[in-house]
Amino acid sequence: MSHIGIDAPAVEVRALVRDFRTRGGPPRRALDAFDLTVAPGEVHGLLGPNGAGKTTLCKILSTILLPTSGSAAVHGLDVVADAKRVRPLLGIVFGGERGLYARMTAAQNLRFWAALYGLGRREGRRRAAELLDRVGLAPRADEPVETFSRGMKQRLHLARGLVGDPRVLLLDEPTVGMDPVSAHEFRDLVESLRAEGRAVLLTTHDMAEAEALCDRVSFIDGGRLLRCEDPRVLGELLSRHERVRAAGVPAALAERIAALPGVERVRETGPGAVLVETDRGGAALPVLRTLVEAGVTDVSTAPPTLEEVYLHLIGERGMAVRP
Ligand SMILES: Nc1ncnc2c1ncn2[C@@H]1O[C@H](COP(=O)(O)OP(=O)(O)OP(=O)(O)O)[C@@H](O)[C@H]1O
Repeated sequence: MSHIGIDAPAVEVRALVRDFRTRGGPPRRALDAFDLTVAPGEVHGLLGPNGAGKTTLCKILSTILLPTSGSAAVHGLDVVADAKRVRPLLGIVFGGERGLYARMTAAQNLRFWAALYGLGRREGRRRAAELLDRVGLAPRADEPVETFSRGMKQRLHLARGLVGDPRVLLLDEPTVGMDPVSAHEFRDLVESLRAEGRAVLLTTHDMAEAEALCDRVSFIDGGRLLRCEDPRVLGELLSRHERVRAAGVPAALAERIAALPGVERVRETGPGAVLVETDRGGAALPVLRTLVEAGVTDVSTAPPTLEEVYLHLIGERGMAVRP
């Protein structure tokens, strides 16, 4: 039995740097002096635009990529020096088709993985059945994976990640492509993992998902930690920067909208079509009212994108946006 640090954080990353060589140019820094601590039983969101460094971090934690400098540990075990003892503590769930055998049934896939984890035949069968039940796939256990929907494959990925009974789960975009019902069920599953004291590190572009699931969220950009926050901050950001789209808006009305309190700017996106950006919670409501009272019916609201929220976060910190 390995002496894992039960009292140690589930994940502890200190001053982590990872450079990649680029042809001819200077090395590309994918992670830059990155710090992160995740407690057992914590669901931690890694939020960031494309290329922020999320996958690089997950790869270093899963011992498949070496850091350039700095350290990363799982339950007190260093991912480089103790890689062999770190691996059984981890469950890694990357979405998509990778890692599943399409022609094999769900149960066969899991039994195969159970065998790789050294479980005997009978124990492997028991574990596969238990996990299929847990992720709601028991009724489809004996059907080939190629007949599964994307959401079902994602759930099977999670079951696979749980075969080794890991203490820490790394989930990369786990609900991409899932319908809302499956995504909701998936969130319940993550809740139950937390209740069992497992730590979950979840990468996502989806701010609403991060808000619903996570105990804390780290905003990453250009390999650096911008902020580590309570997820309620996400809800505030989403409502503070809500947007209103409208069509058939005369220029004079657009000017009136621009003068309303909390309206950051009004952009013309086509003839008579506008996108109104707000920077104060509740500011979308008077915009909607003004539009509707003026007889505009083609109106909708939308949350800001992750990229827009990032621009605001970076602006607040006075940081430069990296290329
Ligand atoms: N093998 C590699 N060689 C060179 N550069 C790399 C390599 N892997 C990653 N990078 C670079 O490191 C940076 C971080 O990439 P990473 O894949 O970690 O981002 P990410 O946050 O996971 O993005 P996404 O949301 O698109 O998956 C990017 O600039 C990327 O181009």
